[in-house]
Amino acid sequence: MNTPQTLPWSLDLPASARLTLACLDLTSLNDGDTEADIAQLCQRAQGPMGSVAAVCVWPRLAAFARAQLPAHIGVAAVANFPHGHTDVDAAVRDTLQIVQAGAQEVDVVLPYRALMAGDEAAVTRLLTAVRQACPGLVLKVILETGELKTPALIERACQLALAAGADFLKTSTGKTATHATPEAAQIMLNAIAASPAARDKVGFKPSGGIRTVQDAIFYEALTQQILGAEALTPKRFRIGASSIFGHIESVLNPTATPAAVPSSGY
Ligand SMILES: O=C[C@H](O)COP(=O)(O)O
Repeated sequence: MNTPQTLPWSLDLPASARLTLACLDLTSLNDGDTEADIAQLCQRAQGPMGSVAAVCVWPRLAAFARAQLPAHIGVAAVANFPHGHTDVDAAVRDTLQIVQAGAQEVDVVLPYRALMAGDEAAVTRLLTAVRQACPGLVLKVILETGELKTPALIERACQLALAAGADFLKTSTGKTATHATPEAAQIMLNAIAASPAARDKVGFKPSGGIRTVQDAIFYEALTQQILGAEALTPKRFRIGASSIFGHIESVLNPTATPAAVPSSGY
C-alpha cells in the first residue's frame, strides 16, 4: 500500500499506533462468538496501552459487551450484516435489539445489491428506517465497496447514505473478497468533503483487511489530506479491525508477549 506522497506526514510509528488504538473499533464478528470471546475482547479494549473507541459485535452480544465496559468505550453492533439485504423489518429488528442493549453505535450494511440493480428507493427505504429506529445513536453505513466496484456506484452509495443521515461512511464488512482499498477510501472521503452538510460532521471508517499500523497510517494520512487534521479523532475517524490489536501492542510495547488475537475467520 502506498502512503500519499504529498503529505507532510511523519512516519512516527508509536504516535500512529496510539492514534489507531484511540480510533479503533475492535471487532469480533465470528458466527460462533460466545460471551467468553466478547469478555476477552472487552478486556483487550481497556488494556494498559489505553482504550479503544468502541468494540463492534453481533446484536445478540451487545448487551453483554455493554456490561463489560466502562462508559467511555462505546459498543457498536451490526445490522443487516453481512448480506446487505433489502428486508427493512429485519434490519429494524437488528437495530432495535442494539438500542435495547444500551449500545451507542449501529453499523448497518447498505443494500448494495439493490443499488447495483438500480433500485435506489430500496436503499433509501432501509437506511431511513434504520436511522429512525436508533435516534441519538451513531449510525455507520457500510457500503461494501469491494462489491460495488465502480467509482460511480461507490459515489452514489455515499450520497444515499449521507442523505439518509449517516454519521460515518464505512467501507466494508470484512466478509467479502475485497476489503477497504485506497481507491474506495478516496471516493468516500471526497464525497464527505463535497457535501456542505457532511464535510465538518460526518466521519470515515475504513474496515476489512486492516492488519498493521502501517495499513492504518495510510487511511489516517488520506483522511487528514481530504478532511483536515481535525477529522483525526474518534468522533470522525475509526478503523474497523479484528486483527490489528497484536500489531499495535508490538509497536507500543515491544517486550510484551503477543496476545492471541482472534481473526474474523475470513
Ligand atoms: O467491521 C469490521 C470488519 O468486520 C473487520 O474486518 P477484518 O476482520 O478484516 O479486520
